[in-house]
Amino acid sequence: MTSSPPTALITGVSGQDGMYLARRLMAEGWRVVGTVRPGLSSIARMGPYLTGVQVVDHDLLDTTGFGDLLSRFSPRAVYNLAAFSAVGASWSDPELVARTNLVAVAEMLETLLRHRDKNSSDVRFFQASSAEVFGSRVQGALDEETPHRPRTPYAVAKSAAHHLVISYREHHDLFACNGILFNHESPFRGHQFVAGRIARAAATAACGGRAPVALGDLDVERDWGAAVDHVEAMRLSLAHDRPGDYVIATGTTHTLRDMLDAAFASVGRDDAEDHVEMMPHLWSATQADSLCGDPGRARRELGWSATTSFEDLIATMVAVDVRRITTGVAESESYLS
Ligand SMILES: C[C@H]1O[C@H](OP(=O)(O)OP(=O)(O)OC[C@H]2O[C@@H](n3cnc4c(=O)[nH]c(N)nc43)[C@H](O)[C@@H]2O)[C@@H](O)[C@@H](O)C1=O
Repeated sequence: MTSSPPTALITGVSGQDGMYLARRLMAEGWRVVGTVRPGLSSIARMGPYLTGVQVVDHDLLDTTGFGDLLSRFSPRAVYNLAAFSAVGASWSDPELVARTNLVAVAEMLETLLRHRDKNSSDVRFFQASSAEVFGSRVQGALDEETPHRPRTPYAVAKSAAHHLVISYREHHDLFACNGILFNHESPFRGHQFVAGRIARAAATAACGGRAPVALGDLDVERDWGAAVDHVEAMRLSLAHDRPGDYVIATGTTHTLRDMLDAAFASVGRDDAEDHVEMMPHLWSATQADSLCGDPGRARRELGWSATTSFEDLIATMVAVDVRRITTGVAESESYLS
């Protein structure tokens, strides 16, 4: 008799991380159920990459819906990747950000607890925390013990959710982990994020066009990794024998200027800055100048480290955008390789 595969529930499966994680888990023999906010356009875009995933409509703000998903699918692992993810835009609706990125997490944790008590079944929980919790004016490599100093509605909500996860782990013995995710990108990153916009500008230039990218500050430094690497750390967090919090980062930083240069160099050009329109108002002083992670604990305890170089990551993003432009095909499974 063959036993049925364990089920993983991924909230926000139509994002880049949800998609890569779903594919990774399925390759490991998991059945994957992924939630998508009703009406969200990214599901149409990401559909070609989600073959095999059971996609269900679910709004994080629907408080009873999460319990229904637990009863219906009996997942062994829940990865909470759904969020209001744009840091700067979080100023536009702080209440929605707090409800999505904090209150929904509180409700999930409480529901998991009730589910455990009722069914005597433990469900492991991964929370996508963020490097933004460290706030501005931080120095050196940041690790799991670095104090939080959040300074945007996004970061405040993520920081509070992060501490709630620790509270439920310590107080209720829930197997709950935070992945403190530093910036991570892929060819499937939305164009509201800087790397996606830079890749598009370089690809357009390579194809003979011109689409200047508007940027607020070229000196800002981030620890940019690849989404495909970072989701592996998420998987390993819940596969470990005890729950914990992990910085998921490469340990090195680059500036936006480095990213521009790498993107244009990957298509043989050295005129990156001619394709930039400086718009200082796009830069907010409440965001950090520099964020660098120390992934030492993930390396020691999970055996994880990032494997994709910054240059390869950016070159791949540009190459996929060149293929999108030259073929006219927006999404194709072939873009995964
Ligand atoms: C870890 C974190 O990572 C992501 O948030 P993000 O870092 O804001 O995303 P991004 O790639 O758009 O910005 C990178 C950096 O570039 C700065 N920057 C300069 N000039 C402009 C500019 O003109 N526009 C934008 N958008 N950013 C700019 C910006 O302020 C930031 O310092 C999300 O996944 C988020 O969910 C998350 O948790």
